[in-house]
Amino acid sequence: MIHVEAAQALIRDLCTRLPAESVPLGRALNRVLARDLHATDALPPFDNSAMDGFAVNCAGSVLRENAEFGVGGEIAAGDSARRCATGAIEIMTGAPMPEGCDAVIPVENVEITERDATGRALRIRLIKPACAGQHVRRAGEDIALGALALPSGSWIAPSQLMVLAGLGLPEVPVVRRPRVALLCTGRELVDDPGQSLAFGQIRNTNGPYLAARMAETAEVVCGETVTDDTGAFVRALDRALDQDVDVIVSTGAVSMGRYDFVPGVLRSMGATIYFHKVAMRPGKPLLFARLPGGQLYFGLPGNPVSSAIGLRFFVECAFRALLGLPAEKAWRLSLGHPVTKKAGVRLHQKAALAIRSGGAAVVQLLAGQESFRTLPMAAATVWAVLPESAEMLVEGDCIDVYAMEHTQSGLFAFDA
Ligand SMILES: Nc1nc2c(c(=O)[nH]1)N[C@H]1C(S)=C(S)[C@@H](COP(=O)(O)OP(=O)(O)OC[C@H]3O[C@@H](n4cnc5c(N)ncnc54)[C@H](O)[C@@H]3O)O[C@H]1N2
Ligand code: MOO
Repeated sequence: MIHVEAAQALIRDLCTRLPAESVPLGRALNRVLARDLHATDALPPFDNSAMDGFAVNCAGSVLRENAEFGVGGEIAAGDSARRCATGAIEIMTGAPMPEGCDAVIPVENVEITERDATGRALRIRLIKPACAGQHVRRAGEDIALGALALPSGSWIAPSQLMVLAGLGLPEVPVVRRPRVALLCTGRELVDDPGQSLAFGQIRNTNGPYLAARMAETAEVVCGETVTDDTGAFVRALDRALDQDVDVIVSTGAVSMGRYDFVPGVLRSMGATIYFHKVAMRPGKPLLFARLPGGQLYFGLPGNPVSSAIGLRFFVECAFRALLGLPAEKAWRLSLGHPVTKKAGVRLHQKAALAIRSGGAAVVQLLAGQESFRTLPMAAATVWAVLPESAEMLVEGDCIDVYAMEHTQSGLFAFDA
């Protein structure tokens, strides 16, 4: 039986990065940048004020308290550059620094000693000293012209979108998303939430979960629920292949039962089955294959938590490699309580992180670890890995932990 790390390495080896394509900025969310992006403009594009107040000239030095200036007009964000003739000019946050000024004095740090009939300041006195450069945002101080703004391989979350928007890119070069088909097998499955269940039927919980999770990273181009019938399954597979998919994910029918037809069908299609069973629980009966056309096939076990683990640790491993994202590294975090388990079996457990009052993050395994139990999934924030060799773990022992979403794996930086 293959071990988890060996299975993941094998999957990565079979994946090459998908080609790049261009998308408008508005569609770049949750995509992976396909090349380094350098700033073609400085950000900010011009020196500007960080405060509402008065722009003055400190001549590179310091202005004393009580210094007085005449105020020659005003400049607001969106105005073009101006010259300051009188010594001070009223300025708003974001307005370009007037020529001849090198500092901004916030309005609350001046006394307005003279106003015109409309109340505009004509003369001011400083009630605090000021120094050159204060409250001025220099051109390029955020991103210098030509600087690397985002490296190739960046996952584009809303924060990266903020940077991309600032760079003024109409089109963003991204890696094409993997095209995926999702097939849920089982004649007991009911998709329609309005349909009442006949005896023996259950609701399809894997389909919505897997589709929702995959949609963040991949293009789920078709999803079908198929009865336990080889012919129906083969026809569904053919329909998926017609959609030009890169990856096929199925749930159920991969174990030892009489209706577990997935391995047989794949063999009859000429697929190469790389492994069928991984040394872990839940999720052991997972199958990984490649079809003659090059499409990757993941046969996830039917139990809901087993299918979630199969997605998280194997399908997403392939997605990351197809997108050119690096292999994930586990977080090492302390257990918040002792655990006993059977030696010789690696467990992937539903868990939650807690921050102790002293500030330390700890991992707490949730009650209800059986793979049919879906309710603890709603409370789980991470997957905790209990190593194969361990029998007794004590509070404070470090274990491998993975975020529920692979896109969160960069949350912590690792010490060198
Ligand atoms: N003799 C053995 N039996 C089983 C073994 C074994 O090693 N020897 N392994 C068990 C484990 S572990 C798992 S996991 C399951 C995997 O079985 P299959 O992948 O063949 O899946 P099914 O038999 O089709 O279904 C298992 C279970 O999950 C329910 N299911 C299936 N699809 C869905 C869905 N879309 N939504 C909700 N629930 C689903 C299904 O009704 C079954 O209860 O095999 C064990 N048996
Ligand atoms: O491992 Mo099954 O995948 O335990 O439920």
